[in-house]
Amino acid sequence: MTAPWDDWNHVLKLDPDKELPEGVTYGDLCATGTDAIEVGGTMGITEENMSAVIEACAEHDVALYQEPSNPEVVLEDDALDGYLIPTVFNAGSPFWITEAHKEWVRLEGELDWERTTTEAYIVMNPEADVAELTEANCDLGADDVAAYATVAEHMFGQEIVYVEYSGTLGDEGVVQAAGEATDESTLFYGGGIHDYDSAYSMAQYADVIVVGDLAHDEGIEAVRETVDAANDA
Ligand SMILES: CC(C)=CCC/C(C)=C/CC/C(C)=C/CC/C(C)=C/COP(=O)(O)OP(=O)(O)O
Ligand SMILES: O=P(O)(O)OC[C@@H](O)CO
Ligand SMILES: [Mg+2]
Repeated sequence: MTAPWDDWNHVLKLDPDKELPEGVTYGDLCATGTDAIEVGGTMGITEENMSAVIEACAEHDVALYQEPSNPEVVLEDDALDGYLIPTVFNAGSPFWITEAHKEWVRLEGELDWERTTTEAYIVMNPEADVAELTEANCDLGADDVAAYATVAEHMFGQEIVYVEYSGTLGDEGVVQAAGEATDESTLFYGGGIHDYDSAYSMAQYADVIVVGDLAHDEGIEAVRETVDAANDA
C-alpha cells in the first residue's frame, strides 16, 4: 500500500502561533512547490489560530495536514487531507507516548482512522519547546536513534519516523543512521533548515525534510531554495 508521503520530499510546517513575514501570504507559501503543508506547533496552539491557518491554506492546491499538539485542538475539517499525530518515543512521560492518545480516543469514541496516521518522533534538541514539554531524553547517540527508528518500524509498525531537531540543524551522522535503519517507514527530518545547503545535507539521508521557522522568519525565496534542494537530493 502506498501512502501520500511515499512521494514527498518536502513539507512546510506552519505554526499558527507565529506571524508571517511582511508581505507574505499563506497562498504564497502554499505555492512554493512544497509537497504538503503541516499545521502545528508546540506552544500557544488554539482551535482558533489552527482553524485560521487551515482555512487560509484550504483555498490552495496543496496537500494539507493538521499536526495537533493535544486532543483539544483537533479540527474536524473536510479541507484536511489528514491528521499526523505525534507520539514521542523518547519522551520522559508516557503521557506523550500513548496516554494523550488514549484520552483522545476515550473522549471521542470513533475517530477518522482513514485519515489518521502517527508520526514516531525522536526529539533531539533539548532546547526546543517540544523537548521541554515532553521531558524528552535527548542524550542519544546515532546508535540510539537508529535503534529507536528500528523499533518504530519493526515493532510498532510506524509509517513515519521523525527525527526532530526543531530550532537547530541536527547531526548529519544521526540522520544518516536513522536513514540506514529505516526501510519501510518514511523518514522525516526537521530542524534548523535555513538554505539550500542545509536542506540538501539532510535530504541526502531523510526521505522528507520539514521546514518550519524559515517560513515565518524569512519568506518565500528561502523556502523555495529548500524545496529545490529536497528535490535535487
Ligand atoms: C493525541 C493527540 C491528538 C495529540 C498528542 C500529540 C503529542 C504526543 C504531542 C507531543 C509532541 C508535540 C508537542 C508535537 C507538536 C509538533 C511539534 C514538534 C512542533 C514543533 O515544536 P517546536 O518548534 O519545539 O515549538 P514551537 O515552534 O511551537 O516553539
Ligand atoms: O522550525 P524548524 O527548526 O525548521 O523545525 C521544523 C520542524 O521539524 C519543527 O517541528
Ligand atoms: Mg518551531
